[in-house]
Amino acid sequence: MIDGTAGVSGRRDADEALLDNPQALAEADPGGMLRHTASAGAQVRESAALAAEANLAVLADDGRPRAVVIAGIGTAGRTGDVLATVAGPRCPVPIIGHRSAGVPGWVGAADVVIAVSASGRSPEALGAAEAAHRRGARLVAVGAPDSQLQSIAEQARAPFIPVPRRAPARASLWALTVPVLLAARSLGLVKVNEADLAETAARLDADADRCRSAAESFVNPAKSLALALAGSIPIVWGSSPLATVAARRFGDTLSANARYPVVTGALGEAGRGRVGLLDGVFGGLAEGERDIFADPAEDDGEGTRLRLVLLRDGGLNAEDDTDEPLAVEERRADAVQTLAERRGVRCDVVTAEGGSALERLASLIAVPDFASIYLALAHGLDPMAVPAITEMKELSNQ
Ligand SMILES: O=P(O)(O)OC[C@H]1O[C@](O)(CO)[C@@H](O)[C@@H]1O
Repeated sequence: MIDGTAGVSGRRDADEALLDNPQALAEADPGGMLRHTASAGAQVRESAALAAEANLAVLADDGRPRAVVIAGIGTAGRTGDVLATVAGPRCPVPIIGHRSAGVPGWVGAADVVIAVSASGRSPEALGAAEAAHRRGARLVAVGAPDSQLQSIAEQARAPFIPVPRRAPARASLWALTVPVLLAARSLGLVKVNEADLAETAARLDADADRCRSAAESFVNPAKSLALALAGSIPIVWGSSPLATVAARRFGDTLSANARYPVVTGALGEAGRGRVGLLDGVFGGLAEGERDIFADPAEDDGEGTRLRLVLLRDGGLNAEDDTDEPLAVEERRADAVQTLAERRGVRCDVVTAEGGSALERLASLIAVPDFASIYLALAHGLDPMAVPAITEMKELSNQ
């Protein structure tokens, strides 16, 4: 183990054997990030029940809004990306994520603001909720019970959906997302129904079971993905807008849990620029000079390589529900796999499964979520404690 600066210790090389030792895994994860992540399915059910108790129907009283703004930062902000992709390109109303305090200048009485904060106290969500109230916009708030966010919602007589606190916020993606989707459903903007929620929860449960700590690496997709990524610079591209939301989420968890640098984005966009990475010193050039007889244990870091993770939507979208013809997305995904293969850059593919957009998204998020935690644990890092975030808050006085 290396004692790093700022009180974080870990090991440079991933310990493969540790991943197949459930007791060692439990000891390396004192905060229970694996357990929290395994609660994703339960979070969907619990949040759906809590949202049903809030009076979301009032949102529809003033009819269809001009725009919906999802205000929040970090994981809370990702819920806006999920809503936008589940609503799809045919959504009649713009859905806009806002990640800084306050709301965009144009927001007024014709709009809806959904303020989201796991702790119920991020300046971004609080500032947005206050601004929305001041400007007469319809407000919904989602976050920790008995928080400042709840007080603002109460003052504004706005619906508030309490999300039981799980630290850290990134372990609450599903608990935060479901109320946002159900608020949008009340406004007639998404078609998520009870069966979609139940199937999504069941999918998350099944993936949590496949990724459980007792399942060994060769049958555990999250452990094998973690080991594949160990020591590399991951590039995560999504084949469709929905898969790109999952790609960005993987970027969040790889950075915060495993402390890995990562490039994420939409394959459509990457194909016109960033795909050039595959040719550079971490891509094709490095692979070209790889000594196949070298001892990987003696790798001094100079051999750092890119590793491509392709999240494929699986071509299950209804044709009229997509921005682009599915065939184009599929061809592009095949093309980047060929490109990577030609350059010797290794590529892992996760393919979406399930019927509804929400379930497909869940199927692209679940395994990578676990993989980011296993990767942290293999490096001896506590996936829960991120002193840099706390220090950043202190230094920037937030
Ligand atoms: O959801 P909250 O509590 O508003 O926090 C927003 C973000 O801020 C952080 O706590 C970091 O400061 C993230 O972990 C989180 O996603």
